[in-house]
Amino acid sequence: MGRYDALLVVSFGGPEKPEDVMPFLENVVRGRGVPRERLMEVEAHYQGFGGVSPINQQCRDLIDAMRPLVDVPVYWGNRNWHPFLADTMRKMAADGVTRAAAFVTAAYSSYSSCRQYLDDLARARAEVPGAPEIVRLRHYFDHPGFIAAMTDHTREALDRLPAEHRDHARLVFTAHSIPVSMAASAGPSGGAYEAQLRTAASLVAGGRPWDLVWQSRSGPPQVPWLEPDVCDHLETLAASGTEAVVLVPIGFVSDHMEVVYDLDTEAAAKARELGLPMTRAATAGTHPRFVSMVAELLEEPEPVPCAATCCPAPRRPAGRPAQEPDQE
Ligand SMILES: CC1=C(CCC(=O)O)c2cc3nc(cc4[nH]c(cc5[nH]c(cc1n2)c(C)c5CCC(=O)O)c(CCC(=O)O)c4C)C(CCC(=O)O)=C3C
Ligand SMILES: [Fe+2]
Repeated sequence: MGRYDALLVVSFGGPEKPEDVMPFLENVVRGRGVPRERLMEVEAHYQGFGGVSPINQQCRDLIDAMRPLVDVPVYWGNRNWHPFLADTMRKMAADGVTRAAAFVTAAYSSYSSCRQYLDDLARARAEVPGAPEIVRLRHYFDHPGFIAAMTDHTREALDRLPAEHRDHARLVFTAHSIPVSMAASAGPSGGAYEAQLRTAASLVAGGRPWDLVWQSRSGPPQVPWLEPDVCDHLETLAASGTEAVVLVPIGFVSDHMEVVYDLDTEAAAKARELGLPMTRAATAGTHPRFVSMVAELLEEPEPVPCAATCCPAPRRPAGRPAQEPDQE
């Protein structure tokens, strides 16, 4: 190897017991103007699953699958819950790691899915004397490994539809909605979040009819976010005679809470109400091609880091307290 002496898996983090849910949510929304009512609603989603988000175990599974394929130690740190990035950074420093590659469990460019992780990595490093240098591996939304995993899982979901609908099913790709202003400034020249999602979706769709829609909208109601919402879109499709749908959560890499609640609970209930046959494709998870992709990324020439102006933080009006809603 040589280039890196460790691999650091960087993820979102999630609660693993009921008492962890509120403190986790406070970490996620600190200073972001998410209304209290929305937070209480989301808390109920987590408590409905026993206070356990699936995301941490999914990270452990991914790491276990990666270990045999990479010849450096693999570490794991989260942005919003234990194991926190700074604690992991301390462990890496104590183990003598000097230069680690970082694999982020978010595939696309935007403040929330890229820059915020970079900022959190930088903050964690600044807290830890002797912290290793961190080289963030490149965006992988169009990597053949990610696309192959999603294509396989989409095929499996098509096969779970009643046979008579398989040939006419519409693929509905979903991703986390973000504020319209964040989407406009995503990537080096704006619009990259949606453009990258469309690239990935069209590679997975392979000629079948498809749409890209949004899920998990947060934030204050007066701030515009990307639309349409997946549930509204299912209504539109049902009204226009669509026979069946396969939901493909192309915007995420594991079946975490936004997938099992917002799609498998909420969107699935909507489809039933509409009498619309629907299945949901698994995310990349521990698909062998997704796992081997990480090993391949480690062997690539060192990635060019994102420009400092890429995916800027959403602007908040000067002089307003951080807890207040963002304004456009
Ligand atoms: C683009 C994007 C991704 C994809 C990229 C990536 O994967 O990073 C993503 C992933 C995730 N989002 C997650 C959870 C949450 N996101 C929230 C809130 C927000 N997400 C946003 C964006 C994104 N989020 C934004 C702009 C907000 C508003 C607040 C803010 O400006 O930051 C909130 C607050 C409550 C609410 O939903 O209102 C929660 C609880 C989990 C964990 C799931 C689990 O626990 O299993 C995951 C993987
Ligand atoms: Fe989120």
